[in-house]
Amino acid sequence: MENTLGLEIIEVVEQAAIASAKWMGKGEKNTADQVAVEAMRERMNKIYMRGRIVIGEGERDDAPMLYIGEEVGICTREDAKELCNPDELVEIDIAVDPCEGTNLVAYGQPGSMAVLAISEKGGLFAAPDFYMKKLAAPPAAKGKVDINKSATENLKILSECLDRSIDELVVVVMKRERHNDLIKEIRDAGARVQLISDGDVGAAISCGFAGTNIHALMGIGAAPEGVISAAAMRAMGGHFQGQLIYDPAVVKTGLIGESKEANIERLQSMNITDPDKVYDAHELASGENVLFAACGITSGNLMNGVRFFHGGARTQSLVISSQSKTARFVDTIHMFDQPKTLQLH
Ligand SMILES: O=C(COP(=O)(O)O)[C@@H](O)[C@H](O)[C@H](O)[C@H](O)COP(=O)(O)O
Ligand SMILES: [Mn+2]
Ligand SMILES: [Mn+2]
Repeated sequence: MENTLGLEIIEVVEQAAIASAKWMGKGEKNTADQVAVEAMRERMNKIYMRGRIVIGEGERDDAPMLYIGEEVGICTREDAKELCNPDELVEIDIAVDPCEGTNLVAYGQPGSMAVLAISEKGGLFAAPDFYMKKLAAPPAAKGKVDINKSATENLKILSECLDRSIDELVVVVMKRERHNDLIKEIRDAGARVQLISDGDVGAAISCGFAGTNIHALMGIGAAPEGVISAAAMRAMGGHFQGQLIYDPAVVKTGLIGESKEANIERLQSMNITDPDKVYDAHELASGENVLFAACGITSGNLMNGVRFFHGGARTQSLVISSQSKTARFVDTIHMFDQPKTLQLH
């Protein structure tokens, strides 16, 4: 699956990040999102592949582009057999979040990225637009921490696995009312909490790399972002577990309807018969090969954001491949017209 696709998807996330970064700090989150979607779609449709969006723009907002079920790539055309070789005709599933952290872009804050994950058909869990309780941790703690255990127990396990005392651990939690008890528990156990307003994909992946000073992600974020995070953690061998949250009373945002019962029915209609199942990274990203790519929009723990100079821009991306077992950081200078200089710093 990888071949040239691994290189082409770098350009997909780069183009989305550049488009969105032009709206950095302008206070217009919808525009920052929309331009990223358009740029991602345009670049994807130039790739010789037969892709289908399984996680994209929300099911409920009638998105015109990169909607769930949309086919992308040259090899989805009717005359594909004449244009594409047999490898390129193999169906692949794609999960996208062209602007992960739209608020972060709009307000010029760190940690936003253009992101996607690819696997064979059926290789990514088609998560509903619900919430997900998440636990991410470094590879050393994989299969040892457990989302069914309390935060206190998991911190003890993490401290053993990472050979650090609990007060040397940092846990990222989204700053939401629903997490007040969790935050208190983590602090009472002796660990430190990094609160984020948005962007839990970046936080989850940061757990996979030593040196980010992030040792776990705990709490509830969006389910589609959970699948994308799981794909990255699956490809790099980190720990990720997710459990769907379908009870509106738990999240209190009013974004997932008013009734738990109606949501259970909706899950059943999607063949999710056990709504409380805990999924690990291999179940959320179950394909034989999983490719993950991200490009920083604003700078974060893992990547620099887009830096414009007169006539061009410099981007930093991350591609993680389960097939080649690589996590590749890619630094690119983009020449828009004929820049007088190709600026390094
Ligand atoms: O921060 C996020 C927003 O993503 P996006 O809309 O693509 O900019 C995600 O990382 C979160 O996972 C998630 O969407 C969030 O927790 C759900 O939002 P909220 O209802 O405010 O808790
Ligand atoms: Mn997102
Ligand atoms: Mn988004």
